[in-house]
Amino acid sequence: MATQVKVCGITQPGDAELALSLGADFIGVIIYEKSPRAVELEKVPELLESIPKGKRVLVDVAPSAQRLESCLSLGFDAYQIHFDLDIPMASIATWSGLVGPDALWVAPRLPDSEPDFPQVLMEFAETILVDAFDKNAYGGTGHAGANWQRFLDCTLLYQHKRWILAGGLSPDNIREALGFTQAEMVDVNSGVEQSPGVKDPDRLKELFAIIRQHDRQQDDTRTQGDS
Ligand SMILES: O=C(O)c1ccccc1NCC(=O)[C@H](O)[C@H](O)COP(=O)(O)O
Repeated sequence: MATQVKVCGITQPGDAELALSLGADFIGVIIYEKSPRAVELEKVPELLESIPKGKRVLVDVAPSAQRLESCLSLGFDAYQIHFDLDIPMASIATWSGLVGPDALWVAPRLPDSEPDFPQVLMEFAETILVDAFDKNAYGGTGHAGANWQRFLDCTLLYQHKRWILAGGLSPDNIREALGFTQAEMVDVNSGVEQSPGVKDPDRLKELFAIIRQHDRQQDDTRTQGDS
């Protein structure tokens, strides 16, 4: 089974095309204005021309209902929303109502000290992104590792959801991350960049090569188990 890969923080068509040619399943476009990878709303339609339908993920931080509603006509397939846990549940319910639970990808900012994953979120979204924690940033932190155990626990506890492992994944740690978590889907951003918003072709290629090698090893192990 092929590990699904989302490449996030894409700001230019060439990077989207390279990621897609390597096998990216999803491309993330960040519209959060404070992100160094933010794409202005007026420039989104042109960028989306380089990303096929079915693979377009909008990334934002706790948008108002009006803002999210105004994004619905842009042509995204999924909406990855980062937020703090003290946000009113009504906001999450509103996002879910606007885009639907199948298209809502929730990315709660969870301090490492928070022992349990907030079960209440399950009601609103089918896809959940477990990211690294940083008190000064919502995503694209480049921090790796601390959340792997949480991710593994969540996937075992809530097997009916789609879980995405994120946070500082790169060619340097993706093999270990996949081995530890058995993630079926990963999200990469700063670990394959030259600078914020500009991807590094060599690191992207290396990342995909390692992921596909992991996939082949998994398939071989399964086949041996069947025989
Ligand atoms: O990248 C940003 O600047 C960003 C800002 C605000 C919300 C989300 C953001 N990025 C989301 C992602 O790139 C990924 O989903 C995830 O955070 C992993 O990023 P990284 O640790 O850089 O691999």
